[in-house]
Amino acid sequence: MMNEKQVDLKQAALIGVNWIPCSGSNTLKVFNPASGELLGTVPKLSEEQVRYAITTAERAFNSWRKTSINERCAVLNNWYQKIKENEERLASIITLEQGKPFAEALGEVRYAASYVKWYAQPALQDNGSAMPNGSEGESLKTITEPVGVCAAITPWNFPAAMLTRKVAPALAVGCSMIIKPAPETPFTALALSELALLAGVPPGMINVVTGDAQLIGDTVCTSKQVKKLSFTGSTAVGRHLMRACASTVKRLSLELGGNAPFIVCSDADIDKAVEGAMQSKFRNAGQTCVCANAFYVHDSLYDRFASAFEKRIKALSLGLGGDPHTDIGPLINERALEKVEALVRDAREKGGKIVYGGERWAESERWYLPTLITEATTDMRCVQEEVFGPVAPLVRYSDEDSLIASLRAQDTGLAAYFYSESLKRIHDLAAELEVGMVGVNTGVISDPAMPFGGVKSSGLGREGGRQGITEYLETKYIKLCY
Ligand SMILES: NC(=O)c1ccc[n+]([C@@H]2O[C@H](COP(=O)([O-])OP(=O)(O)OC[C@H]3O[C@@H](n4cnc5c(N)ncnc54)[C@H](O)[C@@H]3O)[C@@H](O)[C@H]2O)c1
Ligand SMILES: O=C[C@H](O)CS(=O)(=O)O
Repeated sequence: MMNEKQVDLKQAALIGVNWIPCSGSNTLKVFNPASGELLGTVPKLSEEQVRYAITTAERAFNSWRKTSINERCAVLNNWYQKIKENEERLASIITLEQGKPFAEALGEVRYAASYVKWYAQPALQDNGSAMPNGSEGESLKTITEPVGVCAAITPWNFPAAMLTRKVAPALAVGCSMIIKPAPETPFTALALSELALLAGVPPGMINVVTGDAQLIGDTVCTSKQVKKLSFTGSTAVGRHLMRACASTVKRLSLELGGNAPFIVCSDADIDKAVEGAMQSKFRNAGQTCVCANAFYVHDSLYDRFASAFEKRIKALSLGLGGDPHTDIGPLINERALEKVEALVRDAREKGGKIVYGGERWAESERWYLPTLITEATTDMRCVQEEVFGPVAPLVRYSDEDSLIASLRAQDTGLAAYFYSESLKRIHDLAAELEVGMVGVNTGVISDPAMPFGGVKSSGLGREGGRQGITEYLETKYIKLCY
């Protein structure tokens, strides 16, 4: 892993080919979540500068949209190569500004690159259709056209993957992008965008605007020049942005909060279930939208599962991202730590047994110990709310039908996981769970070739797969009479 001097953090915003430096104190400070040290600053752009970025993106779109699919895919392939060539540097930036272990950061960079590679396939594009048997003298057909100037607002937990998952399909079909990265992790977005320019992405096709989230959000949401917004983040902010986009009736992709149940059925393979539970719960210290949130374990297996799970949790190693033995990094900030503490305190007050963890790490208050709570109940906040931290509440259940009914009543619907060796149960549960994505006998589901997204309050639209590209296309029907 490289240190901040070796990675040369780009401390500027990007509009067109111009890097906008910080000026005076009008800056956002970026901190290393593991040490609290200042990593660098990025500028707080004015509304005028954000509007200039929109106009720059519109100008670039008007020429890029005329390129051929093959030309656009060739540039995306170049970008993919540049990302691969710089993967260690990019992963170092992620670990420095987000805190995840370097091995996980490297995995994220490769996952991010896989979206660029996936959308660099010309055959993936949907180019419309023709009605083969129109009436005499008539031809009916559809064509697809790029939506136009798009905006992307991304979260801190996957600063690389959440960017390429939006930008790659947009560029592939001809759309230009204005990206607002999370204030906690702007340097990853800036580094990826610099590589895009080097790969031949025309200036103005990718712009990175940094600064006040509300100002940038309101500016892009109310701009008629911006035709689509893609947002990944909390449901609360997603709802706000949805309202803000109403006046211009924008296309929307919303990847919002989750609360993924992890169900261990009575016929589950316990060893597989514990392995999947570890993979799903503790990835990025529990700070992913598809982390298993609460565990629902059938009464007959509860004690065996809890004991095996506890053993694995106790073996997790906390430390700095640069240490190859580190499994769990720091949480992103004090607000996140205080939220996790409040949820664990609530569980304790409601009778939960804190079998392991339940407090900050003695070595550093920026880490939260991986925590196992048994005898958890559905009235606890850590079961009802998205924890976004390394806390695993175990709920005991005996009746599957009432469990599924209670889960279907939840507002969220992003991901769900269950372990069973019965084909009938697998078929039935996968159909009954009201979510966008289901993991069966696995705790890891994300794949660039498949549509990622949720239902209900977990969002709108899909990213990745074939569907991810239609989010950036409009369909035009043409009836020709001759
Ligand atoms: N469904 C998914 O794919 C997915 C992925 C990552 C995170 N999330 C969810 O996001 C949450 C954690 O991430 P977070 O704390 O970064 O979320 P957040 O919603 O606070 O921030 C996400 C992004 O929105 C920006 N933002 C915040 N307020 C804004 C406003 N008023 N106008 C414009 N932009 C604004 C932030 O600066 C950031 O860039 C969790 O709920 C998690 O589940 C969902
Ligand atoms: O946190 C949200 C991300 O979308 C999770 S994943 O990296 O796509 O699995």
